[in-house]
Amino acid sequence: MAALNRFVRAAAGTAATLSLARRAMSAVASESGAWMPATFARAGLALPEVRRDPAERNVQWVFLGCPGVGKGTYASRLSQFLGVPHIATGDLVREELSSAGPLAGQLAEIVNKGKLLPDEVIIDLLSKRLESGEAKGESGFILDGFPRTIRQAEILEGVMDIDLVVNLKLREEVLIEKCLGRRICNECGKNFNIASINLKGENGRPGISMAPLPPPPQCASKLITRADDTEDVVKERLRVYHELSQPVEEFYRSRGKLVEFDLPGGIPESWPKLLGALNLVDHDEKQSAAA
Ligand SMILES: Nc1ncnc2c1ncn2[C@@H]1O[C@H](COP(=O)(O)OP(=O)(O)O)[C@@H](O)[C@H]1O
Repeated sequence: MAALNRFVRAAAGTAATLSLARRAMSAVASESGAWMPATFARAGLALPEVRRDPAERNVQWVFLGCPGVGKGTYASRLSQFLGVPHIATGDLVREELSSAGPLAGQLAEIVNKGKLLPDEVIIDLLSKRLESGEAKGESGFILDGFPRTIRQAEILEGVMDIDLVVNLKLREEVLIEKCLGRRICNECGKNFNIASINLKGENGRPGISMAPLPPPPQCASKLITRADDTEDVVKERLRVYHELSQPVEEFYRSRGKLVEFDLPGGIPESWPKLLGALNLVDHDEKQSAAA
C-alpha cells in the first residue's frame, strides 16, 4: 500500500495545492473527469511494479454500479464480513466538502451539478485515506466509487492488483426512486431510505419490491438529504455514469474480473444471494440479512 501511496502522491503531485486544483477546476468546467495533467502520464510511465502476493494481504475488491444501486450498503456489509475497510470516494468527497477547506465551495459546485471531480482531486483524497489506513495497519479494501473512469482504472491497474469487481445492477426507475428516498442522519451519519419500491414485471423483466429502510426514533428528527439527490441531479449523475463509468465495466469484464449481480429486491433478499454469487458463506445468515 505504501507503494501505491508513493505513486499516487507522485502522480497527484501538487494536486492538493491551490494552484493545481484551480487548474483542475477550470479544466473540469469544460470536460468533466477527462482532464489529466502531464505529470500523471509521466508518473504512470515511470511506474514501478508494486504488487503484493494475494496470500500476504486481504482482498482488494471494487464495487461498480449506478448511483442509488446500493454500492455503499453492500460494500459496507461485505467489508464487515471480510474484515477489510470500505473506502467510498463519495464519502471522502463529502468529508472534504464539510471541512470548509479552501476548495470546498468549488468542489461542492461540481458535485451538486452531478459531475465528476477531476482525477487528481479524487486521487489525492484516496491517497490520503490509504496512507492513514496503512498507518493503522489496514490491509486490503473494498473500493466503492473508484475507479469511475477508464483513466482512473488504468492508474489503479498500474499500481496494484484488483482481485474482483462486483457490478451491481437495478432498473433505472428504481435507481431514481432510491436516490430521492435516501436520507442521512446528520448526527450518526447512517443512511436510511424512505422509498417503498414496488414495480411490476414487464417485458420479461421480473418485478421488484424493496421495503423502506426507516430510521430509528433517535435519528428520525435529524434526517438530511444529500444536496445532489434531487431529481435533475440524479438524472445527470446517471447520464455521467453511462458516459464515463460504464466503460469501466467492460475494462474489468475483458480482464475476467467482473461479477455481474442483478439485485433481486431489498437487503434481506439480496444479501444472501450476493454472498452466494461471490462464493461466500454466511454462517449467521438470518440475523445478518435482517440487521
Ligand atoms: N472516483 C471519482 N471520480 C470523480 N468524482 C467522484 C469520484 N467518486 C466520487 N466523486 C464525486 O462525488 C460525488 C458523490 O459520489 P458518490 O457518493 O459515490 O455518488 P453516487 O451515489 O452517484 O454513486 C460524485 O457525483 C462525484 O462528483
